[in-house]
Amino acid sequence: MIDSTHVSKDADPYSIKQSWLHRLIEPAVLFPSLALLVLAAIWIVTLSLAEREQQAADRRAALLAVDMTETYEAQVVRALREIDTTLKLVRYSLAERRSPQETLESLRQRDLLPPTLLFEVRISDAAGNILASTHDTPIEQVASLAPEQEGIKIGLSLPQAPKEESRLIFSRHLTNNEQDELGQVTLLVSASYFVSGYESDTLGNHGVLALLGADGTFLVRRTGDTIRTGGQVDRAVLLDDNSALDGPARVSVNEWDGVHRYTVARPLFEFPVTIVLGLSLTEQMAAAETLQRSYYWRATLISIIALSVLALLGRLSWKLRKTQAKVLNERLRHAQRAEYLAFHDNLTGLPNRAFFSQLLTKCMQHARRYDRPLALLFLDLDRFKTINDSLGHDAGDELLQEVSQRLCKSVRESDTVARLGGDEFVILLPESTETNQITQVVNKILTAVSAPFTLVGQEFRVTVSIGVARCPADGEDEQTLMKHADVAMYHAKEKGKNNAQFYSAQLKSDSLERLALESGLRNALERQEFQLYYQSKLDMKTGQIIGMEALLRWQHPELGLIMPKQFIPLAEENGLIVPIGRWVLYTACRQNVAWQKAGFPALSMAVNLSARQFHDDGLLRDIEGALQVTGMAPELLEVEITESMMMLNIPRAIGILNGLRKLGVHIAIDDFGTGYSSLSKLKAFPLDTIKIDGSFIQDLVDSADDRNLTEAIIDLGKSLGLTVVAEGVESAAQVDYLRQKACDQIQGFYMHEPQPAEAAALSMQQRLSSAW
Ligand SMILES: Nc1nc2c(ncn2[C@@H]2O[C@H](COP(=O)(O)O[C@H]3[C@@H](O)[C@H](n4cnc5c(=O)[nH]c(N)nc54)O[C@@H]3COP(=O)(O)O)[C@@H](O)[C@H]2O)c(=O)[nH]1
Repeated sequence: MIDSTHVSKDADPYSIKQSWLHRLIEPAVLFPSLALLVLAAIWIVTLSLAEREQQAADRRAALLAVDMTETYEAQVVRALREIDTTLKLVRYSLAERRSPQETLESLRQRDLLPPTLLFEVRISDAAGNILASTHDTPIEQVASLAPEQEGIKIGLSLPQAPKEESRLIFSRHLTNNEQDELGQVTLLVSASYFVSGYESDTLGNHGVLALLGADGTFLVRRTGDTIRTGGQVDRAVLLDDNSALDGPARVSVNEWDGVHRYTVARPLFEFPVTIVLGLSLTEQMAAAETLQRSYYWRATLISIIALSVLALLGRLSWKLRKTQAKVLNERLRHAQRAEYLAFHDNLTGLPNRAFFSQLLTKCMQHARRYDRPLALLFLDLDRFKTINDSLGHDAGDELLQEVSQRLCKSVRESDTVARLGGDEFVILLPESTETNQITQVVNKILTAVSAPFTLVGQEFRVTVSIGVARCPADGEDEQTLMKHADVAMYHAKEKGKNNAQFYSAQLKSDSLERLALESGLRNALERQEFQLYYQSKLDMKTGQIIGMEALLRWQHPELGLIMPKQFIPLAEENGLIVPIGRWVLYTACRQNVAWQKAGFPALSMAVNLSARQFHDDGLLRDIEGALQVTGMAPELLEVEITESMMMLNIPRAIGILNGLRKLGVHIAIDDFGTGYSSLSKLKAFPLDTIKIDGSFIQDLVDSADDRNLTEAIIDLGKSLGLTVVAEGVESAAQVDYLRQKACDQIQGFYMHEPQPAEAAALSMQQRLSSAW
């Protein structure tokens, strides 16, 4: 098998690529990868949008600061110019030699002074004493200007009283033509006037609008609603950091309050004042940050949705894969099951014929190539069909399962047990090829199988016949070896079953004969090749023939007369025994009636039943039919059955026997003493006769054991009220002994051998005229 996970160095690059692609579309890889990609895309876009937004906001704020500074600068310059113009006007008017008060009054009347509500104009002498004012100003000193100071001077007047506000002081020198100092003209205005243009909408609560004096003192500074005056900053540093003229404003930390602002500091060209404007970084960026946050929220939301969708898709795909895998697994299991069933026997789970055939072929090839012989055992259960018919198919199946287990336990793991079908098994022994090794295995199997079984609550025994063939000695191909093992098995059957036979060339010719018999048997009935021989049964007391036993013969057109032991087992195997047995019944009954009609006394007629016939459902019907058709008296008919037939399924056997009894037919136990049953068991059956097996009678004179057994059977049979018959009687000594033991009837070659009907009639004739 090729390991699909292994890729060799020389692997085809195309297949490597395919393999990777295949792995990539695995849900476990695909969906996490897609999730990562989607997340990465969402967050890259979000972060870049947020970044752009921040940069745009930054640029906007920086430009806005510059724009506003320019506006503010224009306002301040305009205001300062107006103030300076007023100062110059007052100074000019004084030059017309009017008194200071008249001058101011004259200017006010002509509306040439700024509104007194905001502005105060004063004229003072060189010593600083106020000479005139637009307001009712208390007499106070005005700080005199240094003589060297030229142009407008700007200063700060700090409040004298708590409720007073700071004011900015603008002043110019008053001089005569000789440039002597005469005094000064001063204009005072509330410091807040210069920051009244603070727009909260744009400057926010933390912006700054300020005028800075030439010495670095804040003339006025407004942040939100808070207006302050005074306070020193390093003007040079401020100008250096924030004197944006053309470019956008830069963010710096304002040293007076530590706030980060886009700050612009711009010194005025005409006046000793620097205007300062600042926009709070935090406030300017607030909108952008809000937008950024909304981006992040949206990205988070989209990420969650995307992840959920992917997770859902992943789950669906995983489920789909799982379902597909389940379907595939089921198909695989189904295919494996189908393959298993194709090569295994459904009932026992053992390898079947097809499997075994392949295995045997391979093993034989191997055996030939490496010169290692192997052995094949062919097994067939004895009397299985009878068991099946009498106990039912379920019990038969159970028996086969039990047998298969016993077989498996009897061999090594390296051996293979298979069921060919029915009650046929084969065993392959690849390692046991010596005769003694095979014999050991075979004995183990015979012992294991013959141990008692319990089926349908009843204990019984079954045996097996085994044929052994070896490769290469007995066959070099599968069919030959199997055929030869089969031949050997049949030989084992013929040898009395419950044994094993090794294949030999002699067996082959036997088996050919058997094959010929088997095929001939199928047509023997219709070709009327069967014939009944009759053997007499004599009454021990009178020496008269009291009955006949019908014994089947087959007059084969080529092979001549064939004895029942040669073909009855075959007929048992293939079921032909049922129609053959029916023919025997009808023929025997007809003969019995014919003899009576010919003037012979009414003799009993014994007919042998085979196991299969006994358990056949049509038995009673056949017997009844034979009696009716032939007109034979039922009490003259005696059926001979063996112990084993009864012991197989005792309740069923009793049922059949009772049926026979009802018909009025007599029942004899044949070959008694060879089975496993005890005499006491016979009580349960409705019997009439016991026939002591000929093997005990044969050695009666020499064997004390046989004598004891025969005596016991006679005594017990009598005690049960049964007629006791000794069969196989071949000598006068045996007759004498049996007479002594009061055996009821005898049968054997000593009196008569089985003969065709005419010869038997002759024997009867002779016997009738003589007795003991
Ligand atoms: N189901 C059927 N079985 C049948 C039928 N006909 C016969 N058989 C059974 O076949 C077995 C062999 O029978 P057969 O070869 O006919 O042998 C019988 C006798 O010839 C033989 N016998 C009788 N007397 C002697 C003797 O003194 N010595 C000796 N060596 N053999 C003798 O015994 C056979 C009869 O035995 P049994 O039936 O037990 O009375 C045999 O088992 C038959 O049952 C048939 O139609 N159907």
